[in-house]
Amino acid sequence: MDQLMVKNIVKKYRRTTVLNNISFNLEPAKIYGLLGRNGAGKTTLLNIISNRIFPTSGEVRIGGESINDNDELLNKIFLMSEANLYPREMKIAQTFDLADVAYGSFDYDLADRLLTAFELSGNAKVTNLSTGQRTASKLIVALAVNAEYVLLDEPILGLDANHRELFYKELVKSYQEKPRTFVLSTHLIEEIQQLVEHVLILDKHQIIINDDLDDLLAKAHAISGPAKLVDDYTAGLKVLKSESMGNIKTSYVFDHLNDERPIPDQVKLDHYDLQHLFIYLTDGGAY
Ligand SMILES: Nc1ncnc2c1ncn2[C@@H]1O[C@H](COP(=O)(O)OP(=O)(O)OP(=O)(O)O)[C@@H](O)[C@H]1O
Repeated sequence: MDQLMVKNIVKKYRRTTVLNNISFNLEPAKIYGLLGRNGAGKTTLLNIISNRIFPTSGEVRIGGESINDNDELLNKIFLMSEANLYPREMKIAQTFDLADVAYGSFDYDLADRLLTAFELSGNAKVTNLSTGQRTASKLIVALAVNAEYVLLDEPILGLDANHRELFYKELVKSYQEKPRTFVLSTHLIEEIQQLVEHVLILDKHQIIINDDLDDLLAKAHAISGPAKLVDDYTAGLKVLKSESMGNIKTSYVFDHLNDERPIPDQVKLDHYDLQHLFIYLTDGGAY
């Protein structure tokens, strides 16, 4: 499997720049989280990677070759999105056949098992499904399709908690059985923290974070205690946000701690999670 390279992508709508010179790579067999606030450009980016829309400039490559007009390469990329691309009368089972025709080797056994697990019938028409059921039917295609890069735009839209758990479990199982690259773009950050290995954050038209989750979390420290001691301890470190209650201050650091600096007894050290890191990084441009 080859690496997918997003190179210098710019997307403008008239005079508005939505993506401003975006570059990153997607490695084979990795699960990515693509995060960004409403309107950050996630859907636009995923549409460009899957060739549904064209960038103003820049290109997407696999193994060094542009995907533009290259059916062989485009067949390695599947996008599950909110957009309903199927004709009105289409049944769920027929969407499986479409994926089989387009990508080959559709995993019908897995799809059948997932239909039962999500309590759906292959004979149901896609247009008659509820929001959550429609998402589930699309997820089944996304997990059973034969593609090396599976892009999931809002994959849990409308799914109830039970079906979200089911999806997470099945995603991991499917990934373990057949490692390939998944990109999950979602606002449910707490829930996908357990799944993703690598995080991309889009903010202000650019990628501001492109790191392994473990490396990010290793830098996310909440330091609290008497204000003066906290300030002394965090001096020189990157502090994304601080909160004070009376004389007690908490500073949210995004940095490696200086091991040589002793931690005063009254100062408490904690970690904070990906959702909070995302909020602090994208709230007012502290980064
Ligand atoms: N066809 C279009 N014409 C003009 N502007 C557009 C078009 N499509 C998207 N935009 C704008 O581009 C920006 C990014 O939209 P996009 O849908 O990619 O964001 P997103 O990160 O997926 O947002 P959300 O999390 O709310 O779904 C928005 O400001 C949107 O209004």
